[in-house]
Amino acid sequence: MNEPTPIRIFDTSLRDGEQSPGCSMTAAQKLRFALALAELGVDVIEAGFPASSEADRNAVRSIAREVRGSTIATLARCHEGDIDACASALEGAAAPRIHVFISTSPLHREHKLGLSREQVLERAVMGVERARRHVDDVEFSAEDALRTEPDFLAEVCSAAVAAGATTLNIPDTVGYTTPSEIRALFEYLRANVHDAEKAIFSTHCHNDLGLAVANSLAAIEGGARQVECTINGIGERAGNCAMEELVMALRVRAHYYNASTRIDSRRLVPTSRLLSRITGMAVQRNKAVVGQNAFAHESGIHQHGMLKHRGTYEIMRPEDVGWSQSQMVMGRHSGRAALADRLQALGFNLEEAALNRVFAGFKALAEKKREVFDGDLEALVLGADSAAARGWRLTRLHVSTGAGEGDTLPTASVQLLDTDDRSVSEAAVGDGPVHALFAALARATGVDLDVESYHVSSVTTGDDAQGQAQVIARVGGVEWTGSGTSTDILEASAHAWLDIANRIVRTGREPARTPTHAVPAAALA
Ligand SMILES: CC(=O)SCCNC(=O)CCNC(=O)[C@H](O)C(C)(C)COP(=O)(O)OP(=O)(O)OC[C@H]1O[C@@H](n2cnc3c(N)ncnc32)[C@H](O)[C@@H]1OP(=O)(O)O
Ligand SMILES: CC(C)C(=O)C(=O)O
Repeated sequence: MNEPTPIRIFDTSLRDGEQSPGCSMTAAQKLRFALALAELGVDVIEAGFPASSEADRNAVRSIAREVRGSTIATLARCHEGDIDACASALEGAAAPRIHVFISTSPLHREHKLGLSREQVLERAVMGVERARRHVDDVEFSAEDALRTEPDFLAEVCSAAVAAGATTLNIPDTVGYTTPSEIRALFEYLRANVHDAEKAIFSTHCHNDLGLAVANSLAAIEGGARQVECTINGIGERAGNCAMEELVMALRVRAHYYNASTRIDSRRLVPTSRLLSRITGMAVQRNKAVVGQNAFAHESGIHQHGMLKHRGTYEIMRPEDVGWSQSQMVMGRHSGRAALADRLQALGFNLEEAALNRVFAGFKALAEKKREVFDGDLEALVLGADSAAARGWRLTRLHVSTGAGEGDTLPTASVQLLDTDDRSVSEAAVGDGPVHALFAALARATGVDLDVESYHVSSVTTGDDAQGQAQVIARVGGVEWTGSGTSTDILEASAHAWLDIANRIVRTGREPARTPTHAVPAAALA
């Protein structure tokens, strides 16, 4: 195979992505995300549209000054003021790019701009020339290119190259094209744009028909060497081409595309999460690569296959995109192989007859619960009523918190009963109320948990909604998930923490330190 063709990744999460309703970011958030994009290995970061607001100009300014390792681009209409605003905001950038655009399609020319073909062409040339007065790296975009007459598109692109454009972007602004059509258009433009070799061809696809990634890949086949995309596929309307999907398609199907990017794929999930946290826009569970279900398996036949060879149901390794591992979800569709494997990880090696008994109980429980957690499995094995299955129980909880000088330090005190009904009380301070609570529980039980993630969600509605807390901790290479439910989220959090601690103690994964304050409950009465 020849050397792979390098594909430039142009991320526009901070410009087109920010145009998604509800995705506006502050200047500080944009800078934080730009730094993450540079670390991810993005070639070009489109930082904003400086003419749109003072806030965006400030955001672009700080990104231009502080982010290194990626080209920083900004967008402008073919309008003197917009272009000059880009130049001023980009001052201090090590590698600045001005990106100018104008619509070329008949629909946009007539109804949006009220301009003839000749006038659009003149404006395009003016825009590129003015941008070139400021910087050497100028990108020209023909908005709504996929609904433009191909001969006129080639004419505008030729004029843009002659005026000094170094990148020619061919956007499918309304997500209208199909893979075979866009591939043919890129082939046509490469053959018909004058001095085409002086510029890099770029693709920018929207997802109105769910084809943005497929169309971007087809554009690469047609000769595009830059792909404009966003993390999580955010962007106008149905969004843009999702970077994580495109990058992994090129990686997984390397033999087919023979193309490579500079993206450090292990940073895809952390970057996706950072964007969700900043924008408050959650990623759908079944989203490819970065969705919670992307490497989760619930059905027995798949789990059985995965246990034999992960390649049976996974085309890429979760570790390669930033997940810690695949997830076997125990639910209504799971079979004996997955159950036996999970029980073994929890420290139970069951004979066939015992496994069959637990399996029957598991299936009955899974009919009632969407997901069967480790604690449920242990209760099935040990017998829900046995003291060993119950473990530590929370009897009292008090948490107080405050912030700043003069305020109370976040402090928690807890009282627990152990399996012999002896009472243990402990208190601790922490960085916040949950941290203090977990520290008090660790003292009381003698179990140190390395909490990897903590999440609270509402499971019912109304003022008295039940909150469900989920804690994920890793001990001895095994990931443990604990959950707890209560109308009080701190109590739910304590139950979730104890859910894991009890299981660790029961399975002897980590010897618990003997808590020092244990006294028989009767003595307190
Ligand atoms: C496909 C895309 O994603 S394009 C980028 C979309 N991004 C944005 O719109 C960024 C945010 N936009 C804004 O803040 C505002 O729209 C501004 C500041 C840019 C302009 O605001 P206003 O001056 O009030 O104009 P308004 O938004 O109402 O209309 C757009 C104007 O730009 C003109 N225009 C649109 N595209 C272009 C272009 N590429 N080149 C030159 N003029 C253009 C329109 O014809 C219209 O002109 P008119 O005011 O003379 O009728
Ligand atoms: C300005 C261009 C690149 C754009 O965002 C589009 O056409 O969708």
